[in-house]
Amino acid sequence: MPLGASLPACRTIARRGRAPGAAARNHGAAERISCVTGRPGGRRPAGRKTRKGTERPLKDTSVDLATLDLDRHAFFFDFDGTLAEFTNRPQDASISDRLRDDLLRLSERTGGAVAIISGRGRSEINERLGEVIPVAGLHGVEFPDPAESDDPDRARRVAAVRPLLEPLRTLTEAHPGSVLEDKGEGLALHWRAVPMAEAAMTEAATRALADLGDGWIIQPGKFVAEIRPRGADKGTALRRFLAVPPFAGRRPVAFGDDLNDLPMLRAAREAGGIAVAMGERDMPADVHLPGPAALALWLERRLAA
Ligand SMILES: O=P(O)(O)OC[C@H]1O[C@H](O[C@H]2O[C@H](CO)[C@@H](O)[C@H](O)[C@H]2O)[C@H](O)[C@@H](O)[C@@H]1O
Repeated sequence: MPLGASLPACRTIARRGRAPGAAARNHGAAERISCVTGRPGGRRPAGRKTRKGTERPLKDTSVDLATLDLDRHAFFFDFDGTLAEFTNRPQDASISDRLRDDLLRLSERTGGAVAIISGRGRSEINERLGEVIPVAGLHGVEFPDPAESDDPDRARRVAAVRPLLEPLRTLTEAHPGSVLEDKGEGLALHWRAVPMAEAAMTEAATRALADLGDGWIIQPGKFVAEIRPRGADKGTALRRFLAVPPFAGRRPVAFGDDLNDLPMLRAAREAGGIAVAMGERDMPADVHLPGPAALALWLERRLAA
């Protein structure tokens, strides 16, 4: 079956949003915790309700990633921090040719049941992966749907963000090492390389949000303050994929590392699937992996088995 056979061809488009000061600061600290498989930390709830209302404990010891049946599962990957190691500048993030080839092989082996669900714009992922795997972008706001290209709201949202860019660019110039990411229907202020700029960046994002008014939210993330359209999230995107072939009828396995991934991990579990958290013990999940290198190794071995 061709890749994403029943989904429209992967196309392009672009960008997106932020993080509150204290939350982002704590999140950055948590990011440095290295962990292997095991139980999430005690601060999170111990279980999630499934659609049927039953409780399933977080950390499912019966889950063995090494033997997942490729005929019965669908795979959903976040990009930064999951497939790609973090870099100080968002434009520098990439994955190896080997991992890209393995994702393609996974897609072939699952009849196309592999998708990327990213906070980045779809075009950013398509440029890096070669438009061979369906991509939902902008934290779920962008979906590979033909109707999307006629969406008048997109042009309106892109236009609303334009006036914010110049003053925010001036701000980042005043904090060398910080980055303004123009995401089309949103923007992101990054301070990974210059942690002392966090307060200035988050304050600026809060002001920008106030200028935009309703319909926008601040998306918490790692060393980033993002502003993006309100509405869809990564959980919405996972459910949309699961509703259509070749994903429909399969058990979802979702991999993510950040706060924007929580709705996706939750949606996977609610659909009877598996949540895999990268890096952090306090992300609620069935399984934890230390980071992108471990994920790449798992995939390599699973395909070789
Ligand atoms: O959902 P994702 O695919 O993980 O995208 C989330 C955000 O990732 C990017 O920012 C993060 O990665 C950067 C590059 O490694 C890093 O510098 C930054 O600190 C991270 O927050 C991306 O730039 C954002 O647009 C995505 O929303």
